[in-house]
Amino acid sequence: MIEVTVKKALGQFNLDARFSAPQGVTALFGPSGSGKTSLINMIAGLNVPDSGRIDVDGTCLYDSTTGRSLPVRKRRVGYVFQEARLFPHLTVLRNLRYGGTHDEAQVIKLLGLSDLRDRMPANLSGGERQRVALGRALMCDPQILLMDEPLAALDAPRKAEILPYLARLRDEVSVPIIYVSHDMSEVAQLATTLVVMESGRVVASGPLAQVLSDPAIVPLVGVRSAGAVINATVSGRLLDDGLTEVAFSGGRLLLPGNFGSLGQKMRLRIPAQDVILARSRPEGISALNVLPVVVKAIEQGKGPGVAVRLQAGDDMLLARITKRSAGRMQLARGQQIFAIIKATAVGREDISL
Ligand SMILES: Nc1ncnc2c1ncn2[C@@H]1O[C@H](COP(=O)(O)OP(=O)(O)OP(=O)(O)O)[C@@H](O)[C@H]1O
Repeated sequence: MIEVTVKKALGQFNLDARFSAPQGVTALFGPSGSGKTSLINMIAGLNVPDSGRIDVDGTCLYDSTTGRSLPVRKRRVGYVFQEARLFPHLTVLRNLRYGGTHDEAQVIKLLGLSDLRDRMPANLSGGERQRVALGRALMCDPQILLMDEPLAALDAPRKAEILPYLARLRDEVSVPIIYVSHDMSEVAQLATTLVVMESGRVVASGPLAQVLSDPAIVPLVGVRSAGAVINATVSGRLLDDGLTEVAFSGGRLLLPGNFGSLGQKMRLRIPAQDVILARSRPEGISALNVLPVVVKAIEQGKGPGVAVRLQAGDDMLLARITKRSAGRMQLARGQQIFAIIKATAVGREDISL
């Protein structure tokens, strides 16, 4: 459990943030300059708050009321930055050991580093370098891992290569992770808890699926980043059509590509702007996925948009349509309607196996 309540004036900027998060990956999401790095630097001990309290798994790192502020080296923090910051004159193994020697064999296995052990950093790809930086952070036996946009400098294929390692870390190592990012597909693949920041404040926080299906989130994360996350299972294959069928509590969806194995569990992000709504079941349309849903909430934006929370089985979806369409459809809470999702709306970066 992580519990953070901090205040700090940084020049003209006021950080006044509070959140708590259980085990797993806590994503800090927000626009540039919203205070994400300042906040994790306070957890690391690199910045001292003006007031507040920081607890990680029962250890108090900072408490302004008692004057307690553990020095950086005693916080047992593993920090991974956007750039790997490896020592160029040391092999991968020596770079790893620079962090410490905790669970060396397990860390090397977990991050798939055994073939890279004797390589020099200059001969590694960007993704491999980040894996080594991650390994080095783990070898110091951290009580918490802080990652500040660790994938931001990588291109899409390199990102896709490293994300499964991060998911393994989340599932197999019991170290809480705070993960700063402004890429929602990355966050949707990894996070357990989502904390959204704006102008130094936490404007939304909670379990990922819950926060992302809240219609009020759309203006906070932006129309393009809004979209619900659901858990599904690979349930079939249409090989001739190059489609995969997945099942979730609200029905079945056909998605492009062949991914996963039958029965494999996955996480799926469905972008809100790609969900179309209909009062009756449409016929003769090209979209492959039509789901019966119930309108749970409607949130009017400041502009022409409306965000609609939909219940599909036990899961929640989010749709972003225009105010004009909502008016024409006479949308109301409790209504039974249909959500239409184009198969191609869900990209490979929205699927996490
Ligand atoms: N020591 C400081 N003195 C004055 N202002 C500061 C200081 N440190 C940070 N700031 C300001 O605080 C704000 C938040 O910065 P911070 O780096 O925490 O944001 P961020 O959300 O991590 O942004 P990015 O995504 O661009 O990294 C910025 O406006 C920054 O200029």
